[in-house]
Amino acid sequence: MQNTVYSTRNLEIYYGNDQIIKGIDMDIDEKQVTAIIGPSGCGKSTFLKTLNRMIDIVPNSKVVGEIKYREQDIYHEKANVVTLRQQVGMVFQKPNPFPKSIFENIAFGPRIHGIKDRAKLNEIVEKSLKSGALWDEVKDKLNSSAFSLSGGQQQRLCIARALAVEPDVLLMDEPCSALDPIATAKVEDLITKLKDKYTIIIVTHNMQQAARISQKTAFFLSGHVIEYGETSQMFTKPKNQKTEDYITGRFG
Ligand SMILES: Nc1ncnc2c1ncn2[C@@H]1O[C@H](COP(=O)(O)OP(=O)(O)OP(=O)(O)O)[C@@H](O)[C@H]1O
Repeated sequence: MQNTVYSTRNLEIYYGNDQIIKGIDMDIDEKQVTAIIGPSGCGKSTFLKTLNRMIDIVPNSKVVGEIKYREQDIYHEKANVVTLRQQVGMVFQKPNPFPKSIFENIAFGPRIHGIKDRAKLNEIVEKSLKSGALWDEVKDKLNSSAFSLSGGQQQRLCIARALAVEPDVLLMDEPCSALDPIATAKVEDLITKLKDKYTIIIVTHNMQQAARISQKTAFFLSGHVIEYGETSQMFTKPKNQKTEDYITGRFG
């Protein structure tokens, strides 16, 4: 029996007067990969950004309904957004390392959280880069610019950076869409390893990727969840005709 990390009830999200998410009830289990699939513009990224309140920075956005993260209402007026974003990290479509060294990219978050001791920071940097499956490739050039890395390495650096503040959940918004097949395979292997320790929620356009790495899949369409269940069942025997049409490439 898995623990529930997120539960949303009657969740609606608006940009100005446009309603993007139209009433989503969804429970997301811990320590597994949940994939969110659906055609462009159906609200996948919007939903994801709501889970750590990154959507707060979008002007005119409005969230209605309930989202509980480990039983806490994250939109409660007393909710602590800084703590939430430490617990729920995010990795974006394009790798976005800071214009700093590899070391400083990883040390940045822990420093903000008050860790100053150099030995402790060294330890966190090594551990995070190992967790990000990047240590062996960068251990001799930690002071080089993060921009000297390949795109795939930069993305693993961004994952390692997210892990450095010891999150509980990782939100990933199409993390492989800017990567070549080899770099994609490395990130997929990494995600598969990380799920033993972290809850991962990933938006992907790549059906094969969802099938390879996720345990649960949610199919979004026009702001609704059409079908949500075990990935193995969804890709072999979808219950809804629209899901079947989407995963067999009839639209999207
Ligand atoms: N900051 C914003 N302000 C206004 N509308 C927005 C904003 N961001 C997204 N939208 C609109 O909200 C809708 C949903 O966008 P969202 O990015 O969540 O979709 P998506 O399913 O992730 O799409 P894609 O697969 O193309 O990334 C789209 O119609 C988009 O144009």
